[in-house]
Amino acid sequence: MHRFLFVTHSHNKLSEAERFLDMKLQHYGLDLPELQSVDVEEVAVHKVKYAYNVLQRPVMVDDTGLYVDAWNGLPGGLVKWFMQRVGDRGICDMMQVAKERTARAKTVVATIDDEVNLNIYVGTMEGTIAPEPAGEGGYSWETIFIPNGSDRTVAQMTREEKDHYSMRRVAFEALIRREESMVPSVGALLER
Ligand SMILES: O=P(O)(O)OP(=O)(O)OP(=O)(O)OC[C@H]1O[C@@H](n2cnc3c(O)ncnc32)[C@H](O)[C@@H]1O
Repeated sequence: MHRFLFVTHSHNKLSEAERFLDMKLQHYGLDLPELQSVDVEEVAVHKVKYAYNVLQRPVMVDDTGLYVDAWNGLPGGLVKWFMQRVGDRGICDMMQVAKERTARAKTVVATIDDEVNLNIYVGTMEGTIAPEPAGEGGYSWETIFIPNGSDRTVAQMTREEKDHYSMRRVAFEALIRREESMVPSVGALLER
């Protein structure tokens, strides 16, 4: 994972990624023209290709969205605009007429390595939209998302609880598995 430059402006993403990968990451706040799409896979692939073209070195990006089933997956990758325009309380108000409250948060981590291979790693967190915002200091939609298995919003959780449910943790664990399967361990090298 050391080989990837993590391209993000988000301190929250960086500190979570470093925790989940258990290492310090090189990072860079490049201004990435973000494709406006519901589909976070599409946005992440667009971002990582752009970052690679500009920086010409192995790069990694994270794109995250919130998918509400009653709205056929909206806002997905457009959640930033929903939060800016209607906010957490506005989303709860709009959900009052919804027949189902189920939703999922999805993180897509995309990498391009030095052989220009592109890979994506997906993590999801299933849950429901809360009847009203709850929790202090939550970031973005964390005040209105209740993960399955909990009765509290992400914003009401301790860091340890949040990490337990985190869609970002699942995505980075998939990256770790892939990297470990590619790099022979020191033990394996000594056996040759
Ligand atoms: O520089 P980049 O990495 O692109 O940072 P960003 O903040 O623009 O990242 P996204 O487009 O992926 O984020 C879309 C929205 O989702 C929010 N978001 C991202 N990760 C989140 C998380 O773990 N919990 C809650 N909200 C999150 C974020 O605040 C944005 O409003």
